[in-house]
Amino acid sequence: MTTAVVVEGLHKTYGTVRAVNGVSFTVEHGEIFALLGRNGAGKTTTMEILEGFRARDGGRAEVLGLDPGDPATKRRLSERVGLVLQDIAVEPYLTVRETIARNAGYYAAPRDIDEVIGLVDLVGHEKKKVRVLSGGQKRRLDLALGIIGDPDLLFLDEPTTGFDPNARRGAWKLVRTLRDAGMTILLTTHYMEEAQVLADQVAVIAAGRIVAAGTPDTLGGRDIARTRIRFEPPPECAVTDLPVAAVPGDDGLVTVESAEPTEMLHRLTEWALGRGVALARLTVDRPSLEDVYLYLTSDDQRAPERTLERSAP
Ligand SMILES: Nc1ncnc2c1ncn2[C@@H]1O[C@H](COP(=O)(O)OP(=O)(O)OP(=O)(O)O)[C@@H](O)[C@H]1O
Repeated sequence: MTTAVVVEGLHKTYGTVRAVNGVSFTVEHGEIFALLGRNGAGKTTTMEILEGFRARDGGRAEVLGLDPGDPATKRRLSERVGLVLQDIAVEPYLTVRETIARNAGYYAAPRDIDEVIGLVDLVGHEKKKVRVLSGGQKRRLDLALGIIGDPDLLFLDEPTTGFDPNARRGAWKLVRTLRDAGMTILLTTHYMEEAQVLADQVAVIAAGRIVAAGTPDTLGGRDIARTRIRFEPPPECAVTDLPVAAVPGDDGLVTVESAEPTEMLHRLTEWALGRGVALARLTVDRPSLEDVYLYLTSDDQRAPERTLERSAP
């Protein structure tokens, strides 16, 4: 794999707002890279600099070997890049097919129009005017317009917002298919499940800085974080009666965190079986990507590198 996108010490300020404050990351060819962060964290600004829509104030940006800020290579780059932005203006009185066909005309070697209609699951809607499409159908049309030029690199800005769960899974399948066929994909999303399912690499941006980066499974030390055991204490049993230290929650469950979950579970279940009681609603899990994300983007966003409490000594 070679590098498709290089970002090094990127800076962008709007007046007094430091929207992007020294962001660095790389995206390898053929991988799905997700940029995560709260509203206003700096994701769109970073994407727009890479898409060539916004000038940077400092740092280096390289997209498919070209500087996205260089007007001399803008056209060459736009031929190889697909965009699915948050707001795409399309002509409301054209049909789905006409809209895709019109965009296909902008490229030297576009994909087949019917193939793209099939890929984004708009078969049967080809003759509908854009203005009557539902929000999710419109977003699928946006996706079609992003891939009609058969790009090497696809930018997806919150691609599945407004999708129903079935359509979202369909879009995930499409994105993976595109990646498997060699396309590089850089996406932003507020859905952690989307990042977990799709991304090969993720980076979390907070107040214009990357606060953590890695695979969805290892982000912020998630893979070595303590295991959480949760259950409902048996009736008439106080938290202090339990054989291990547990923290009660608002939902009637108690939580036990452990670096040795096998031993901890054994102690708990042995205790429960010995008394003939059940540990109702028992679950054992590691922090989810969403847990880690919420921790990393909590209000105190100043810590440059953050990790969860680790199970390692
Ligand atoms: N054109 C602009 N002029 C002034 N400030 C801007 C402009 N665009 C963005 N900002 C500010 O820059 C910061 C970063 O915004 P940006 O849109 O990059 O965040 P984001 O992570 O994409 O947010 P969201 O998830 O809401 O799309 C915010 O404080 C925002 O208000």
